[in-house]
This record gives sequence, C-alpha cells and structure tokens, in this order.
Amino acid sequence: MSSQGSIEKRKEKKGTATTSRHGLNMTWATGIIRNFLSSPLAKKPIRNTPSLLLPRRVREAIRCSLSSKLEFLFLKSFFAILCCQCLGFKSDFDKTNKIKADKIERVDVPNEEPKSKVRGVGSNGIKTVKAVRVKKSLEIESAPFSAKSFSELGLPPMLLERLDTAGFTVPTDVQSAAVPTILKGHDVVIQSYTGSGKTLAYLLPILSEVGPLKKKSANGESEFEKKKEIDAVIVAPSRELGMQIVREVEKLLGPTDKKVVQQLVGGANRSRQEEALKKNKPAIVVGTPGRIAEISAAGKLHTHSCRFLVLDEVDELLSFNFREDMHRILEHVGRRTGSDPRGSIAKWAARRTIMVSATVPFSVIRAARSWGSDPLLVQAKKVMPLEAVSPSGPVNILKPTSGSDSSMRTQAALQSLPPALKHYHCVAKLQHKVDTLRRCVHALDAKCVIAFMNHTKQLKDAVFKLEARGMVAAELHGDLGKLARSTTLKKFKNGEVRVLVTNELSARGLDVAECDLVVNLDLPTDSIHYAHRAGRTGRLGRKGTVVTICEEPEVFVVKKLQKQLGIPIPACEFTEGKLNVIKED
Ligand SMILES: Nc1ncnc2c1ncn2[C@@H]1O[C@H](COP(=O)(O)OP(=O)(O)OP(=O)(O)O)[C@@H](O)[C@H]1O
Repeated sequence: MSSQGSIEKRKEKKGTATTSRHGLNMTWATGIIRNFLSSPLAKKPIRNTPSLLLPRRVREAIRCSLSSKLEFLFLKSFFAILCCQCLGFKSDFDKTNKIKADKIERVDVPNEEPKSKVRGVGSNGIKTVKAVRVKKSLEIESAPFSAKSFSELGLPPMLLERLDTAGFTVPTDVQSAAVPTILKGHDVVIQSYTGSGKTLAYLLPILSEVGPLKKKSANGESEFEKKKEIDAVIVAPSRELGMQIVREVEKLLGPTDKKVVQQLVGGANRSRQEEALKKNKPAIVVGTPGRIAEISAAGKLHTHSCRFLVLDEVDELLSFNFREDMHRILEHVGRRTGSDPRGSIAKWAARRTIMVSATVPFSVIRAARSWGSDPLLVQAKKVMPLEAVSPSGPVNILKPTSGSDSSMRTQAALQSLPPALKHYHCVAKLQHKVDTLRRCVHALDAKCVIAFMNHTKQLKDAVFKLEARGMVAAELHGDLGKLARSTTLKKFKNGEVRVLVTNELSARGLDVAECDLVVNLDLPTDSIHYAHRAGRTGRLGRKGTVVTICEEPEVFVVKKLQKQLGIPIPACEFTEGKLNVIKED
C-alpha cells in the first residue's frame, strides 16, 4: 500500500468512528454524552447531581478518553458543555442551531400573520421548521345561492341527509335550475361561471337514480342492489379534475359505499383499474377520455346500458386532442335518447347526455343538438331549449354579435367569470416579471396564489427565482409524474406552498377555495383561456383578484381581452407594498 494511501486511510479513520486503545468507539461515546445532555438528569442543577449518578458506560468512556491528548481535549469540552448545561447556559452549538432554525422560520414569512408550523427532520438530522398558511376560509361576498332549499329539488331523503352531513345546506342557482331539469329526463348543456357548483348540479340527479342513495322504487324497495352494469360515465379532460370529481362523489356516498364510484384516469395503473372494475362492479365511473376509451376497447368496460353520460369541460373534450377517444365514448356509452341507430328495440339504455362548462361556444350547442333529443340549455337562472340559441348568442343573448368564429368564442367567455372578481394588468420587462409577481403577492397579502405560464422551462425558472427570494413556490405541469403532481397539489391545498406556478393543465376545474390571487405571468391564448385561468380564484362568490403581468408591446392584447370579456382590466403598479391603480387619460 502506498504511504499516501495509508495516510488517507488514517484520516478517514480519524474523521469517522475513532476507536480508543481500549476498543471504545468514540462516536458511541459522543452518542451517550448527547443522550445524557438531553436527559432530565442533565437539566438538574449540578449541586443536586452526584457524580455517582453518571451512567457506568459514561464513566468508562471518561476513563478510556484520558488515554490520548486528543481524547483529553474532547473530554474537557464535554465537561465544559456539561457544566454550562447544568448551570443553565446554552452552548454555542445550541445557539447556532437555534439561529439556523429561526432563519428558516423567518425566511418566507415577511409581514405575515401567525402561522401554524410543520416540523420535519431533514436528511442532516437538523429539525427544520416550515411556515404553513393557517387555513382561513375566504369570505363569501356574493354567493350564488338560490332561494330554494335542497329538499325542494325532488332529491331522495338519503341523499338529502348526506348533503347535510357533507355541509351543503343550500343549493346554488345553477344547481336549483339543473337538478329538476335533469330529473325530468332531459339532455342538458349546463353553462354557468367558474366555481358556481356545476359538479353537484349534475352529480345530484345522478345519485338520485344511481347507487345506494337513490329514490325508493314503486314497491318501496330502498335497498341498493349491486348491479353488474355501469350506470353513469363521467368524462373530464384531466387526471386532476377526474380525481376531484371522484372525491366529490365519495364525499356524498360516505366511507361504506365509496366503491360505488371508480376512477379511470390516465397516468394510474391500468391493470389495477381493470381489476377494481371487475371486483367492485361500480355504478359510476369517472375518467379521462384516453383511459376510458382504452379500457372500453379492451372489452373490460361495459357501458352499453349506461343511463348518464357527463362531459365535464365539454368544450375542451370536443377539441381535436380528444377526437378519437371521444368518438369511441359517444358511440359506446348508452344510447342516445330518440331514435335507435340500429332500428332494433332498445337493447341499449336510453342515455341522458349532460354537457358542462363555464364556456360554451356554439360548436358545443351544435354537437348537443345532434346528440340529444330536445336538449335544454341550463344557466343559473334560466332554462331554455337549445333550438332557441342562435350562433350569435349562445350564452349571452343580451349582447348580440356578428356571428364570426372569434365572436362566438367571445360570447362563450362572457358570463363565465365570477362577478366578484377584480382584474388588473401590470406592465413589466420580461426579466422583472417574477419580481413583479413577488411584489404583487406582498402588496395584496395573498396567501394562496396560482401563477400561470405557457412554457415548462420558464415555469421552472420562475419557481427557482421565487424560492431564492424566500417565497415558498412549487411547479405543476404535465412533465411531472403522477405522484409529484398529486403531492404538489396536496401541499398547495394544505397551505405548505404559497405560490403554485403552473400551466394550462390547472386552468380548468381545479378547485382550491382559499385561492385569493391568480397571476398571468404569460398571456393566455384567448378570452376563453383567460376566463378559465381567472376562475381558479373567487370560487363560490369569494373574493379574488386576477393580475396579468405583461410587457409593454402586449398591452393591446389585454385591451382586447377587456373588450371581449366585457370587464375592466385597469393598469396597476406595485409601489411601497401596495397595489396602485393607474388612471388612464
Ligand atoms: N350548494 C353548495 N354549498 C356549498 N358549497 C358548494 C355547493 N355547491 C358546490 N359547492 C362547492 O363549491 C366549490 C366549487 O364547485 P365546483 O367545482 O362544482 O364549481 P364549477 O362551477 O364546476 O367550477 P369550474 O367551472 O371551475 O369547474 C366546490 O368546492 C364545491 O364543493
């Protein structure tokens, strides 16, 4: 062995577990000392601590330690620490750690309210303290609740009970309009602004007729018999939205009947989903188009007798991306009400098609007309036949337009925004956008922020910059694995993450009641995308602010959005920790 090699080996020995001549491992001895220092005995004043009370192994360690100069020095320090501890002084080691912890605690808490803390032990064994937003529900300013109660909507008693248990006491306007209409057997297109409760608007009539909470049959039977067929298929464009719908159904079903609903979302294990379908025989499935079509094509999902087909975020589902999968679903799930395409006696069940979105372009109206029999358009305070909807005014008959494609999209975006939302735009250079976002968050004292960007790389950079400036941020986009996506979302909902930087993936359906600020760090592609992004805040009549940070040459786009959406988006700046609106000439 070379001399260099032996020196290194000796160094290594010294640096790790030093063994004394008596074979006593010094790391072990240090461990004992640490344990002793943290024991109640060490906290007693020294005069009350007879030396005999020192554990035998410690005494042995002391005797062995005397054998070398180095070990003697170590022992000296040990006694110094011990004396300080017993006399009530804090060692430098303790002080340094305390300062470290204080710093971690202070980092992301500039001018904020008291927070609860999450303690964790880092890989280095040092305890870290993370600030967590105290879950404070936002005030509801202009609640979209109707004058009716759930019991007036014709729902079965068991479902009414579950609604009460889940904390839903009064239906929203759109629920009051949609539930009786669907219960009467109509195909419907439900259009109402983001966060107005459209999910329950279609879930309640389904649960009235499907599963253990359904109405008693004519002979008075109320017991839910497990059927072999699937009664309702709910399709959503993203995995996150699909899971959110499953949770909403489970909330009403309760823990014992959870298996009545089965999720079939992409990114999860397909064979496990197929296994669950076979074993649990669910009455309701919720999934993404790709996965539903895949399992159906494999012959593992039998939906011909299905009675409800729900297309949540229908305008997105009818986009080119989902064309083939949606074609399969529409062909294989139940049968359209009206004529039987095969001319045979109804072998297939009569399916009710429910299409839902905050934005309903005329293409959806056209599709709904061709799929359903006498479908109705259901809005918060209005129900009308789809036949009466003209291309110039699918969702807002108060504001007629020319009928061109872009104006149809504009019309679709109108009435999709919660009325209580406040909108602003702020001009900043590209390199200052993230800093502007940070100042915006502080100025509005926002606790739960979603920032939208268009490209993953820039999105990651933005998170890095925010974190570097002490703001707890996280990224959420399609490039992340399903586990990372769920964990991030969970942390954001729990309040462990203050700013969620994301892309179009989170623009639709994501329901975080506490979200009080949405920031567009990149401009949305059009007014429909603006509406869905903006709708992540101000849910169910709560307060919410939307700030679009853009460069000077992009201001004209904001002006266009303002015109198309029929809302003011004034210019603002963030100075002295406040949002100041700039008055236009
Ligand atoms: N009647 C009600 N009472 C209290 N809370 C409700 C009621 N109906 C729905 N909610 C809650 O309101 C929130 C928003 O509902 P939901 O997600 O269904 O809105 P949405 O209209 O589908 O929004 P988006 O268009 O963004 O998908 C959810 O957290 C839901 O649990």
